[in-house]
Amino acid sequence: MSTRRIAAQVLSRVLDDGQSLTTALDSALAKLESAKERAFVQALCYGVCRYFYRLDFILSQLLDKPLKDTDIKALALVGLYQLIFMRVKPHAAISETVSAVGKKTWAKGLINALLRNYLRLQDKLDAKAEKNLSAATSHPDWLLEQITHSWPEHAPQIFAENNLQAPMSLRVNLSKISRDDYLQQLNLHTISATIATQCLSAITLDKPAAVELLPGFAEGWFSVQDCAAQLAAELLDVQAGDRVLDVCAAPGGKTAHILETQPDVKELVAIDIDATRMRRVSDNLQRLQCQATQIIADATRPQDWWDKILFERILLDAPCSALGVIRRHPDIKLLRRPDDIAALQALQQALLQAIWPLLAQGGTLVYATCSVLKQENEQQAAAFLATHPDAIEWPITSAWGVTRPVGKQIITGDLGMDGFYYARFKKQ
Ligand SMILES: C[S@@+](CC[C@H](N)C(=O)[O-])C[C@H]1O[C@@H](n2cnc3c(N)ncnc32)[C@H](O)[C@@H]1O
Repeated sequence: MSTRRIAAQVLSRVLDDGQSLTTALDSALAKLESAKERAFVQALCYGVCRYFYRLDFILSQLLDKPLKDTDIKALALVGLYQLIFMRVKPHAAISETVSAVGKKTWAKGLINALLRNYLRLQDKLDAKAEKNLSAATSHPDWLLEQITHSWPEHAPQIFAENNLQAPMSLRVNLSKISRDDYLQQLNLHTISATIATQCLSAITLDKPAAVELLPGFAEGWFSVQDCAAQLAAELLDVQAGDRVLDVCAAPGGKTAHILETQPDVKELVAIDIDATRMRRVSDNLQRLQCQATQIIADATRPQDWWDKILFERILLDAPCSALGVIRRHPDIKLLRRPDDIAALQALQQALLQAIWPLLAQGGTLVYATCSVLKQENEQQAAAFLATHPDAIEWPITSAWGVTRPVGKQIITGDLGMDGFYYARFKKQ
């Protein structure tokens, strides 16, 4: 089947069924044997999601009435994406996209006319898109409002960063190899990379690469993880002999990092509500040769799973809107709904309230999200402090991030990092 048709089918699943791009793409790519074809389908799907609001605006200018057939609409967007953002020759982009229509032959003339009209009116349409903020930044209106409300000065940076491809960063497993030695290994394999000085274990590759092509993946020398996410384990400051609780742990990136940094914990308990995601924790720990007690349960109900033994350290990597990682998952712009934010806020606060009693006196809790919205971040932390007199903030004094009344915010793209928020509390 034509690669363009496969891409359109994947995009239909995202647009119509609300499937995540990763899920929809994984099953489609598995059927393609050629690496070149897989890369092309992936580039089309990511590109259309990234620039959906711009492409959709232009499409609406080319049509008298909206296209009801999602497959054909997705194909039209795939066609426009090639003409605007890819180096495919226009005549090839148009003819291949028209052939990808398949059995819906009624749409051939339509796709052909749409794409040719775009080329004819390109300058005028592009200028019109630039004047419409949603089209110019490729974000839905509600998201523009939310982000601007949280970060009026930083909003243009966030919108621009959200449309870029994130760098590929590695977390070196310091229990197996030092960061300098791993950098040397990369150099020996002629892979250019630099040390990310804001974290102790991070290396950022100059160009993304398949993990199997990097030295020591099977041996557990490294994992792929953004630098911002690598700060969680450092902030938690786990000591030998601590009992540690990792709440909302799946797929286990931070669980493994804690164990790599402090292998002499008394016990690490990793809990998550999602059994499928929890299986990935097991896989990750196995590759990295680390061990944790795994519990599949609702963390807001400790009465169902807690053994009444307190923890010296708790990491709450809360479920959130993930608006700080849009550059990695551009489909978030299509799938997230305004109502999701309030529901997530309620869950975040419920988790904080439920977990706090499990922390020992003198213990530390780190609250983290990969969101840039204040209502999921500093406002949650402030509300928690206001209702918990036994909690005090342990300020984060790092050079990275923007210091907030409570906690620190990393704005998407700062030092090349994902958008993240951290607050750290001690129990007195
Ligand atoms: C941000 S992700 C965690 C990422 C993980 N800490 C890591 O570093 O790989 C949030 C997780 O919260 C889990 N979750 C959501 N609601 C939960 C609940 N009530 N109890 C436990 N886990 C929950 C989700 O299944 C999801 O895996």
